[in-house]
Parts: sequence; C-alpha cells; structure tokens
Amino acid sequence: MGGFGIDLGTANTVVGQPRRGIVFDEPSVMLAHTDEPTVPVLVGHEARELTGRTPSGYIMVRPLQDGVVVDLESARAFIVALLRKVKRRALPGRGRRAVIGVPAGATTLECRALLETAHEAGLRKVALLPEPVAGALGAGVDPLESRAHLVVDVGGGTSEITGFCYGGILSSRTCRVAGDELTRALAQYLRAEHRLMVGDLTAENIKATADAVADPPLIIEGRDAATGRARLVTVETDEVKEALHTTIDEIIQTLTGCLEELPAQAASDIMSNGVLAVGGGALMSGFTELLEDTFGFPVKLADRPLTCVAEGATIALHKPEILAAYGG
Ligand SMILES: Nc1ncnc2c1ncn2[C@@H]1O[C@H](COP(=O)(O)OP(=O)(O)OP(=O)(O)O)[C@@H](O)[C@H]1O
Repeated sequence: MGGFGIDLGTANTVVGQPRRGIVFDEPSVMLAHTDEPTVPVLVGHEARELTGRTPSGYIMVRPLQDGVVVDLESARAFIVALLRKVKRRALPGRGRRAVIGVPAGATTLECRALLETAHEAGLRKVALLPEPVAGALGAGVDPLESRAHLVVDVGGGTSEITGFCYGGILSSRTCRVAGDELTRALAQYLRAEHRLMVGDLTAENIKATADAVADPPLIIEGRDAATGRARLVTVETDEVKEALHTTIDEIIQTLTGCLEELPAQAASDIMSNGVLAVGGGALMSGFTELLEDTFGFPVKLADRPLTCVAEGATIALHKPEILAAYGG
C-alpha cells in the first residue's frame, strides 16, 4: 500500500511511508536564483548549509510560515522537489495518496491553499489532519477514544495547544512563537549582554547544546558587535534560561488559555493523565519539567517529537475513520 504521511513544517518537513517509515526529514528551505525564486537549485539540508553564507545572485526561500503555505508557487516547487528526492530514495512507483498535517488553527483558506498546492505538485487524494492529532497518533494515542487528550506542539514558527477526544477538537490555541523565536531571543541576548554577534546556525547549536550540558558554562564563538573581530565569550546556562524566559512565558500563557476553554470533565482528564509534548521546540532542556512545575500535571515528551506528526499522518493513510472524524 502506498501513499505519504507528510508534516510540512515551518522549520522541517518530514515524510513517512507505510512499511518504510520516515523517508525524508530535512529543513523546509530551498536555494534559488534571485531572478527565478520558484525554481529550486538546492533543497533541504543542502540548501540549509548555505544559511548565513548565501552568495549574491541567490536567495534562500522558506515556502511555509507558521506552518501554512505563504507562497503557492514556491510551496509547489518545494513539494515537487521533495517528492523527487523521496522517489529517488524509496518510492517504488507507488500511488500519490497523501495525508498532510495542518495546524489545528489553520483557516479554511489556508487549508484550501495547501490542498491546491499539493494537487498541483502531483499528489492525488490528499487528506488533511490537524497536526496535534497526527502527533498524538504517531505517539501511540488513539484520538477516537472518549478520554480527552491535550497536545502541546512547539514547532519552529508556532506553538499550538490542542485538546481533543472522540474525533473532535475541544479547544485549540496558537501563539506565533516557538523554537525559532527561542533561537532569535538567544542571538539578541548575546548581542545585547555580551556584544557578540552569532549567526542563526550558531544560535541554534547553542540552544541544542544547552540541553546536553546542564551546568558547565558554554564557550561561544562569534564576532564582536563593535569591531567585527572574532571573539569568544563564556555564557552561564542560567543566562540561556534568562534569554529564553519571555518566549517560554508566552507559550505557558497560551497553554493556560487552552486549559481554561476545556469543558470541566476534559480538564479533569488532563489533570489526571497529563499532556503530550511534541515538536522540536519541546526538546529544549527543562521545558517539560517547567510545564509540570507550573501546571501540576504530568507532561510526557513524545519518543520522537520531531517526526511523530509525519508518523501519525502515515498511520492515518489507513485509518479512514480518523480522517473522517477530524476533517478528512
Ligand atoms: N535538541 C533541540 N533542542 C532545542 N530545540 C530544538 C532541538 N531540536 C530541534 N529544535 C528546534 O525545533 C524547531 C523545529 O521543530 P519542528 O521541526 O517540530 O518544527 P516545524 O514542524 O517545522 O514547525 P511548525 O510546527 O511551526 O510548522 C526549531 O526551532 C529547532 O531549533
């Protein structure tokens, strides 16, 4: 049986196939000539390598913003290019069915734009599934059971908190800050407090390294903001926390808003069973513990937070009852 489960994310795009697992997992970015921005020269990892060192005559194109298509032409070109890569790697001439994850808060227009883009890229019989539901399914949750579930999805561009049960959404809140904003906040902090300029890739590495190294200070290399000369600075992990706290507070407020909208019985399900955290931003060191301390319920990080949406979309290819319940 063929078909694709696709998570078209602001930061990363992941594609799964039944029985093959994940066949594409790369940044949602392409490099194009300035005068032909919808004709990709490089896609995914290869394009991202040139972030912060893009030669003149080229531009870096991100076809998605906040999890939705912002430019139909470049999104279509991106999907065509990724399908070509997937085909080379794994697809033995199978059908072109697809289930694509879409933010729970996407408007009808945004959903229509995504469907249109997918069709134009050559996919047939495309169904959309809310990303939090797909993520939960990929993490082993049955979204049709009557017990309520709450998913906290911290992606690259958006954080989305969604409660659902028995095939229906109970409440959903979105804020436009997530992993990429955490990266920006860190870069801004280094510039303001240490007069150090770092590129996007360096700031992102620091964010991920702060995970692994809990206590020792980090040695960060960048350029002096005044002289432009290379410089090393030492940054305590507490400073990383301080740099990120405004952004994390916004995610906490969004979660609070979503909890307040839940019906009483559903809220009590969440209080006793806890919430599921998905998305790369949820990998931030101490993030799930912070939510547990703030709200007092257990927070489980999905086993594969970066790929569970695509995994769930792939499972849904053969679960018509889930597609019918959550919007098809
Ligand atoms: N180990 C890590 N520690 C902290 N952040 C991480 C880690 N790994 C990935 N991230 C962050 O996760 C984010 C990308 O997550 P993900 O791939 O789930 O987003 P996306 O699905 O593309 O975005 P969106 O849901 O907004 O469309 C990036 O901001 C990245 O920096």
